[in-house]
Amino acid sequence: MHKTIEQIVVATKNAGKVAEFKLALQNLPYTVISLTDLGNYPEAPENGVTFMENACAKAEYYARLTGLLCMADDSGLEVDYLKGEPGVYSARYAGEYASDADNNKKLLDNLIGVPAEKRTGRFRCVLALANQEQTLLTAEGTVEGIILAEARGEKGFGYDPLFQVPELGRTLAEISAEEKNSISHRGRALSSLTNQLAELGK
Ligand SMILES: O=c1nc[nH]c2c1ncn2[C@H]1C[C@H](O)[C@@H](COP(=O)(O)OP(=O)(O)OP(=O)(O)O)O1
Ligand SMILES: [Mg+2]
Repeated sequence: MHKTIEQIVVATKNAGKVAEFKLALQNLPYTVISLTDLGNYPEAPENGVTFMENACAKAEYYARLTGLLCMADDSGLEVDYLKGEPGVYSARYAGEYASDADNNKKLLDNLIGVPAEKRTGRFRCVLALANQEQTLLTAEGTVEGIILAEARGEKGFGYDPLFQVPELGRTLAEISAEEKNSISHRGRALSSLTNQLAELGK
């Protein structure tokens, strides 16, 4: 990768992720395009058993389809009491076409009666940047938290209303997108990736 990067496609079907990426990247010297800006591409297969496998597979899949440099995100929630579930299956926890509400309900049901101190977990995010040939860079980020017994807050997406950040005493759905980016798994992975890009540009 010798050429300076000018344009990055945020290769995700998730509008919540797109909003966070666009916000985090807005002051950086890259033009950011989302997949939906480019057309109606079919969803990438996600057959991997790790976030890393899925992130690389999604980035390469969309880079080949679009012919452009693509950044993909594979992420999810690992709950200690549930031995790391839902993990890479977070989006499909309550079934293949499950909504965020369905997944949140299943998570709450599986934690009924579990005391707060045992409701620990983390969000994990792996980002992959790929061109048509291969994955060029990857980055990871995590944020630790507690799974509440009731949803709180209207912002964000996915499991955010159930995920409390102990240092803040608030869920990820009760803070602004800027604040979420400054502490979240995705925000951390993204700053690692953009630092790597800046290093390459030197
Ligand atoms: O910040 C987050 N706040 C709340 N929930 C989150 C977050 N980050 C990931 N999650 C949950 C949502 C979904 O249930 C799964 C990601 O699944 P994942 O396959 O990576 O994304 P997706 O299918 O929604 O979109 P796409 O694959 O097109 O990027 O983890
Ligand atoms: Mg997905």
